[in-house]
Amino acid sequence: MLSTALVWLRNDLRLQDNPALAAACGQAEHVVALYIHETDESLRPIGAAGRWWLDRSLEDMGAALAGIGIALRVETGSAEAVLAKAIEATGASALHWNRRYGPAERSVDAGIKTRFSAAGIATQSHPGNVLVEPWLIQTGQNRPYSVFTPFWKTLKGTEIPRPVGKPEGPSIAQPKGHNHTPPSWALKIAHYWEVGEQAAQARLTDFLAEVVRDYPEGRDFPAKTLTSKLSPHLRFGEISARQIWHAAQAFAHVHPEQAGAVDKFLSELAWRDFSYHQLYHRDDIANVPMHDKFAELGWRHAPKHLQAWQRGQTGFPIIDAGMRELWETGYMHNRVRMLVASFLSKNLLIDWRQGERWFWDCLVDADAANNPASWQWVAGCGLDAAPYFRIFNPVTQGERFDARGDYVRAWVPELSGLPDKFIHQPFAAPSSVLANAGVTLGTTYPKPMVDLKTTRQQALDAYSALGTASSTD
Ligand SMILES: Cc1cc2nc3c(=O)[nH]c(=O)nc-3n(C[C@H](O)[C@H](O)[C@H](O)COP(=O)(O)OP(=O)(O)OC[C@H]3O[C@@H](n4cnc5c(N)ncnc54)[C@H](O)[C@@H]3O)c2cc1C
Repeated sequence: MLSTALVWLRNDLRLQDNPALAAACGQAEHVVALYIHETDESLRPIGAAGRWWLDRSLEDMGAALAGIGIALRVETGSAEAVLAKAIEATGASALHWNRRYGPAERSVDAGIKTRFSAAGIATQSHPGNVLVEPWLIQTGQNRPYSVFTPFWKTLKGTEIPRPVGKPEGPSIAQPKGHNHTPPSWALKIAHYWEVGEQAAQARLTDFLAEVVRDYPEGRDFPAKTLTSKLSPHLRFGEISARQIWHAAQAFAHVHPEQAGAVDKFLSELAWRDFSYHQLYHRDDIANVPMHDKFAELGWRHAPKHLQAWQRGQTGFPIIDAGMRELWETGYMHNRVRMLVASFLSKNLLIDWRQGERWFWDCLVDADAANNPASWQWVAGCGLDAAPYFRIFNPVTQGERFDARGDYVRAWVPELSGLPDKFIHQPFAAPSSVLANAGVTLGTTYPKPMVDLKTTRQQALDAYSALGTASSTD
């Protein structure tokens, strides 16, 4: 009888550099791939935008797998129960997966490993989702890192495994799709993205060839397209971090004049590993502040303010532009993510977890490590104390990073007629300027929902009551 191996796909929807898939294909004569929409209660359900991406990505992966002779089954249920059925149905004697790092996911995986190993199934987990496994990188005192810069130094000195090759095989007919009808709101998001492994590779190639040279100076300007936009591809594992790492290193080797820019890009990629380091070593980073004292912070219950923030109706143009970009595209530029997160958690004093959940639902790159770790970092309760306490001013930040107002004009078109001088603060414009631009505050565009100076002081008071130091930007 042919030996059969089952590959349980999770955040790794690619053929290349997929160690679990490569091992299964190397060891068994027949391979079946399985994706499970897991219903285990301990696991965080995927957000709406992520679910849209996932369905498209599974279709792409199903076709790619069929091209090398592997059928992809997509099931829903508790992972353990679905796997048990699949093992019975296929007669598989081996089960492979690439690791995931959240405490709840690890607990599910450990239970499954114990159960199926005891039943004689060769159960093997593989490293495939980060540059370096989180337990392999530690301080001189054998502890997890809590500051990025030394983490990055150590990471850079660590050998990053080379990507493994794509398995080959004769193609088969693609099993019937799962007939998922995307929600109508997803149509707008679909307009902005190409999903799947080939699209991810093409994006990386284009980014290295045309953009990376301008990345260090350009990455902070939201109107420019000078970042890679690889984040949703990384989220679903359509490309691996180590593929990016090695491709970028090879590019720098051929273009030594761009080595500094590549290094900056890879240091940002390393922030992703740093987030996974936190996800692995901490309990429940989406809910528990990493600095204990923040549990005491007196967050405001302000549903109307929260809603205005979510809808991009705060009266602060760069905040509204960011929130509308998010709603429209499932993505937001990193600089603006920082600004909207600071505005919510500091100026509005609304619990960062509320913002994290909104992002979780709306981002196509909503990531179990990056999203909560970044929210905690901006709110001040995360790891790496630099900057320990910072309140971004949305007006001065807008003037600095969107000086001509291109980003605001793209997402807040009702302000597009304002001169650059007032594009980030329509509330400071003389009434004749507003009238010329067709803006009526409170009617065509909201008045500012809070006073920046007062709310900044309130945040400083609330935070300093916790005994934190303060600095501003
Ligand atoms: C409040 C907040 C929430 C965020 N939520 C997410 C999230 O859910 N998912 C997500 O992938 N990123 C998140 N980020 C980090 C960052 O904004 C995005 O990774 C980045 O904007 C993605 O765009 P890009 O792929 O063009 O990035 P590039 O600048 O091209 O960077 C390449 C890759 O490096 C990683 N990276 C870059 N910057 C960071 C960073 N600051 N922290 C961690 N990894 C980084 C990402 O994987 C990114 O795709 C968040 C940041 C903030 C401030």
